[in-house]
Amino acid sequence: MSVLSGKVQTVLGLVDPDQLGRTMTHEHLVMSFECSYTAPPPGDEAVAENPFQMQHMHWLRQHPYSCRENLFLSQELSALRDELLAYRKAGGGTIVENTTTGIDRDLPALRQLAKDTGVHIIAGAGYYIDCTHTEATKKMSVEKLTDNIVSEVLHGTDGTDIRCGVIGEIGTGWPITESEKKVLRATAHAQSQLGCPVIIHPGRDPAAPAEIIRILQEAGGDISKTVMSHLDRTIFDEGELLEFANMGSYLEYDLFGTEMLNYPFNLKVDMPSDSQRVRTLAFLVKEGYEDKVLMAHDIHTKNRLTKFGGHGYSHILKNIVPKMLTRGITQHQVDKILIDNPKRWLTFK
Ligand SMILES: CCC(=O)NCCS(=O)(=O)O
Repeated sequence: MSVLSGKVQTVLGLVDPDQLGRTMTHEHLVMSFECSYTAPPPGDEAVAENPFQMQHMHWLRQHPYSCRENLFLSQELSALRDELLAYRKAGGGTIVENTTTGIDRDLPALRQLAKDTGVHIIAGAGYYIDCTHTEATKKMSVEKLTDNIVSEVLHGTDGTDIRCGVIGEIGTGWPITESEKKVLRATAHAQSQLGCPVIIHPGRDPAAPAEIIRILQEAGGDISKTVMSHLDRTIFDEGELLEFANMGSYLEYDLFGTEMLNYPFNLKVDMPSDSQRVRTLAFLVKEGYEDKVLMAHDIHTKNRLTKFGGHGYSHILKNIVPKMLTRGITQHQVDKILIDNPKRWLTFK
């Protein structure tokens, strides 16, 4: 039995799982998303250069990745402090910060935010998608990648003594590249050593989540302690969703607050609205998956902060939960989704 057993590891140290309270299992506080910059539509270049004005807010919501300045959440520490204080006031307790190697994780900043606000922050170990892997990372063996991930959890990360409490978000695209497959296998090996929670970013194809689970399973991963993120933009068919749910991972709907007409990373996808997300959650609860569902906003651009007219980190607690209660999801089930399921997932075995 390890010292981590039965505990949750935050950036300020180990805590008892009962201390977490309401938890958003997939957010970012300090990161850069420059790897996903997408050129603006022809003719919109001037707007992209001068984004944070009232008359451009709708444009920014529709084209968040087409404005470089919007991609540096790391520049907004003061606004993030205010966001976290508001999140606590709205009844939030914990945030899982999913920034991994490749998108500018900043552990000292996370520790300071946790100290300043009293929100429990849990940091993520491991690697984001292939295009952010360095040449050195791509050359690493699965064993070396495993050692690196284990060390980020046991000893500290990025030259600090601040330890990660989950592995992920582990990034994969579609098709999954060889480098991403190695990272997935290393994730499973590290998880079987540590008994820790894992969280995965799948590629944008309905077949991606199941393929990832198969790779993790073959490498000895614990699927019952694994979260599949971003299902809101990945699996749309109810039959396919139930088939995937049967594989046993947590099912995360984590793009609450994101409503856009053209999803630039896969134009075939119609990004759902928040109302459609709530409907899918009600469906999963009705089908018996209330112990598997998780929710978050996955904030990763500036325009989603309240400072810039966005919904902020309290949107689910303030706006989505009341809507869930009008759509057949009980308060007891909401508490399972926001408190009990995250607590079970985040507790080391
Ligand atoms: C780093 C943030 C991230 O990967 N978010 C996922 C966005 S999306 O793929 O669901 O559009």
